[in-house]
Amino acid sequence: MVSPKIAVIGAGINGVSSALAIQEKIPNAEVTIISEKFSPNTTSDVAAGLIEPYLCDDDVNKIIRWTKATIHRIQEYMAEGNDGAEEMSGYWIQSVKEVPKWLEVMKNVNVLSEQEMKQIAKRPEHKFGVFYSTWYLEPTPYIKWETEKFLKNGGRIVQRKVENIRELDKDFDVIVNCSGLGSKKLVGDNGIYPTRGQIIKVSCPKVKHFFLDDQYYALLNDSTITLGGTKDQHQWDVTVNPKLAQKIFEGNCVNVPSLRSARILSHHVDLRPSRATVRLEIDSKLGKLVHNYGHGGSGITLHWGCALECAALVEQLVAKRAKL
Ligand SMILES: Cc1cc2nc3c(=O)[nH]c(=O)nc-3n(C[C@H](O)[C@H](O)[C@H](O)COP(=O)(O)OP(=O)(O)OC[C@H]3O[C@@H](n4cnc5c(N)ncnc54)[C@H](O)[C@@H]3O)c2cc1C
Ligand SMILES: NC(=O)CC(=O)C(=O)O
Repeated sequence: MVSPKIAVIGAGINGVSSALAIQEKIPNAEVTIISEKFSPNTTSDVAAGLIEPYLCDDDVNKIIRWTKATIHRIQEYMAEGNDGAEEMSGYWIQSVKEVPKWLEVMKNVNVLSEQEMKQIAKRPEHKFGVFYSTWYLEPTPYIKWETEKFLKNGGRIVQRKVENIRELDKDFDVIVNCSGLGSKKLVGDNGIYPTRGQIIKVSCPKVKHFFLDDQYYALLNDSTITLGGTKDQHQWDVTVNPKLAQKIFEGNCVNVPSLRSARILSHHVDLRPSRATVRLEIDSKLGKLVHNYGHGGSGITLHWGCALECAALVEQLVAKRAKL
């Protein structure tokens, strides 16, 4: 049987994961990743790697399904002894009492009592909190691990910007669009927009718990802590704003006083590919095109669940073409 030729546009976590999932689903497929940028120069590489839905308003049952698949994937990755992934515990503190449904995928979930809140709260607006365990997945080493598997499976990589999807028509049977924010131009999706995020990577080994509130976050990685919390919609500026950096640092020091002694390592800005929902579907107009983009602040969290479903959609198209 002739091997189906699949093009995956994009080499962020969703592009590489979708390409690998397609290889695993359709072993005789010839898969090519075509991308303008590669890790460590994608939005995915800037992510803190927290496994938790954030700035993603999609259907919560889909989010839970995708997140569960990612957590299972992380446990497989950790079982191999890879760096850059681990369980972490900490505090999710909010100004309003609301227990999100996605907490059901987390471990050791403990809604804080009034007494516990009195000890943990650092601001008057800290009214409600939950302690739980989740995971982190550092994107850059993970994407490297996935890329090595992809190439070992016979996958091909091409570095170039795709100006028009139709360019790929003659050489490929199915095209997968994992271009993130690039989809705005590539497929004319005006529903996708940037949510600018600025972060600081610091070293502060004595901080052992994450801490997230409505505005700020301090998230653990193997040897660094990522301090964040800006989320500016429709802002395209990716230059580091020193005043914002100061606000992020000071704001996190109020929440986690031990961070006062942190050593600042680097500053980063990138643009979350935000959309009302993740676009994971066969393009009804363009037939041979599958979309997997628009993951907002949750692309690491959702990636493997989305990649598996993307591969299933590609398999549907391949089967349909085989009948022609
Ligand atoms: C500061 C910050 C912190 C974050 N923290 C977290 C977190 O802790 N947890 C979490 O789950 N998520 C987090 N996110 C969100 C996460 O980073 C994104 O949702 C995720 O990276 C999106 O991945 P992607 O592969 O879809 O897109 P991208 O990583 O943006 O990759 C898109 C790829 O498509 C390529 N491309 C685009 N257009 C074209 C074209 N025309 N031709 C060829 N190639 C093209 C690009 O070169 C790139 O390789 C964070 C985001 C930011 C900004
Ligand atoms: N989940 C977070 O708090 C961080 C994040 O996902 C982002 O900044 O985006």
